[in-house]
Amino acid sequence: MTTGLQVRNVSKNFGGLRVARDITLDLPAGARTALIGPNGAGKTTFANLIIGALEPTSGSIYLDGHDISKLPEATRVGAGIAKTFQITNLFRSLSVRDNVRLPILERERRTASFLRRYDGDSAVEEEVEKTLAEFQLLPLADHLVRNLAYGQQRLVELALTLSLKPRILILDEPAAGVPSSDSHLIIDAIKRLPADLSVLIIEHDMELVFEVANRIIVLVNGTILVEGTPQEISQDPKVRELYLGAGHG
Ligand SMILES: Nc1ncnc2c1ncn2[C@@H]1O[C@H](COP(=O)(O)OP(=O)(O)OP(=O)(O)O)[C@@H](O)[C@H]1O
Repeated sequence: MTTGLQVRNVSKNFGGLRVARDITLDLPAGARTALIGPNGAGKTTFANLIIGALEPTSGSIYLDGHDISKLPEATRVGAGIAKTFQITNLFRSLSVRDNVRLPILERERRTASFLRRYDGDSAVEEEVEKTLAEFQLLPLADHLVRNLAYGQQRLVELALTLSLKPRILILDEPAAGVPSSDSHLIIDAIKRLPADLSVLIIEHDMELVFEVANRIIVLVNGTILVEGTPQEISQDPKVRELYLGAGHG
């Protein structure tokens, strides 16, 4: 059986606008692939096609050989495809620990009883502490999310997403809005992600992309211009001209 995510000849039109054109790519287990490209290239649209927020006009998406192209977003999350939460989904008036606990409980389908009364469950609490430790959030565990620096909030967001135990993770601009002095927090967290997780990183920050990705896909006008290793991409004249500009690589 083919494992991981396979995208085959996927196109998406918005009326007459062709935003994804015949995209084919593989995200095998353990992939660290970055999707880069100029503004309006269709990166977010492509992420939305994978998670099921949009349905392709044509083409198919397979998870472990099963066609998931028509499955709704919630079903795909259950199947193991996750995208980083928007920061607005964090509970800003709750502590970091309480935020991390919620998706774990939700995964265990206990959210309703949690909202009524939660007396603690040692397996859940153990996982909460483990997750906090993995993301180096233990020193901040009792802080309210609203009091954290932006980069730290993004770390909490990543920890929450990982609590869903996805197999395919879409990181949509993980460093957006994070001051460069804090971008190492995000880079380190991505480097510590489980080795067998398939990760697709959509990102403008080239320093981050070149540090964490071992494969880069350049999207232009909804189509794959070129795909290769970071070294190949940094040396590709079309990419240098179109996207990276002089002085990179
Ligand atoms: N729901 C929609 N209806 C119509 N057009 C859309 C819709 N969503 C996106 N577009 C258009 O599709 C094109 C690609 O947008 P998309 O947001 O996917 O690009 P992007 O590469 O993510 O850009 P950025 O880097 O600026 O986030 C743009 O021209 C955008 O205006």
